[in-house]
Amino acid sequence: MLVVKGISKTYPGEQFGAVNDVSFILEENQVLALIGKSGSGKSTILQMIAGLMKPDTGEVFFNGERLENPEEQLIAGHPDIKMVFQDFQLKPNMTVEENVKYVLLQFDKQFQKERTAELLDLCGIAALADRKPNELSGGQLQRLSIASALAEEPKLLLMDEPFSNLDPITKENLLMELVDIIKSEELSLVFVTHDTRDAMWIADRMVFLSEGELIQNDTVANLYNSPLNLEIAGFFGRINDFSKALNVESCFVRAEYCAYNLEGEGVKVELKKSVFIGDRYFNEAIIASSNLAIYFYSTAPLEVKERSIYVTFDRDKILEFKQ
Ligand SMILES: Nc1ncnc2c1ncn2[C@@H]1O[C@H](COP(=O)(O)OP(=O)(O)OP(=O)(O)O)[C@@H](O)[C@H]1O
Repeated sequence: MLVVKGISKTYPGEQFGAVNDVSFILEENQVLALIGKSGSGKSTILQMIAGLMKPDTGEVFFNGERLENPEEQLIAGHPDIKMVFQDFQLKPNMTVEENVKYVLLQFDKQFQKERTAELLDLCGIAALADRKPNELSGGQLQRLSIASALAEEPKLLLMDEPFSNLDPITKENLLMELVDIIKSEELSLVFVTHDTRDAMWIADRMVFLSEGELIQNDTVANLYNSPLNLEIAGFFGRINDFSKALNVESCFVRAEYCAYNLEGEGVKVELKKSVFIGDRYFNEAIIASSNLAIYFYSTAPLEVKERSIYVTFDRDKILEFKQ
């Protein structure tokens, strides 16, 4: 459905490309997360898919049609692709209802009314229909932006960091609602994030970028279980490096697969911190023999003065990097 083929972009005056020869495919009704650290090229890719920016090389196809460049058409992008903007791009003097209706002006009045009511309901803002955007919270504004973007029944929705300014509860609710919206509207979604936890909620696939290059494109589970390199592994949580302590070439294990004991089994560590994080304690220590930091969880708090703490790990969970 969406085919991104070898797109590259170097901003004027820049020495290095922001995006370098990136290709991927998105199937119908799939959700894809573009992930990577700040400056890795995520937003630039999204802009090129939205038709807002012309790739220097490469092309984007949607349902077999090549996306035209901004200079080749009056209205940017493909009519079936809609971007949910970070700054919302709403009409400040219009109510919530009018903002959605405004997108539907070319349709007859009855359709405008029905579709608007359906979307406000779907996005959980029907009770706010008469409010102006400045009377809404961040999460409600985000919902209104989604409703506006959905008005014209797009097939592909694009979102740039849609959850970054929301508190954890609002974010979780919106993520769950988004799953329902995607299903009921039979949508595909490409969204940008630097938070793998957001992506894990809704993404079928993740495309991991580093310095403008696509490093790994796989399912969420495969990126977590078989990351190609340490940078990708580290996006999902703390990674412990046992290589030096065990005198082996490579032995990296996620903190969640490490356990402690006081009986002298495993690698000896010196505890630095034991922090309550709700369901368990997060512990930071130093491996005595390698002087490297190590992280692990416990169900009870550990005492920093406890001298003999040892850490073991599940051997099946050693990460094998291919890069
Ligand atoms: N208008 C611009 N002019 C010059 N360089 C730019 C411009 N926009 C982005 N860049 C550069 O291009 C690279 C990729 O930027 P981009 O915004 O696509 O990254 P990103 O992964 O979305 O980052 P973030 O997570 O911080 O939003 C960065 O090095 C950035 O500094």
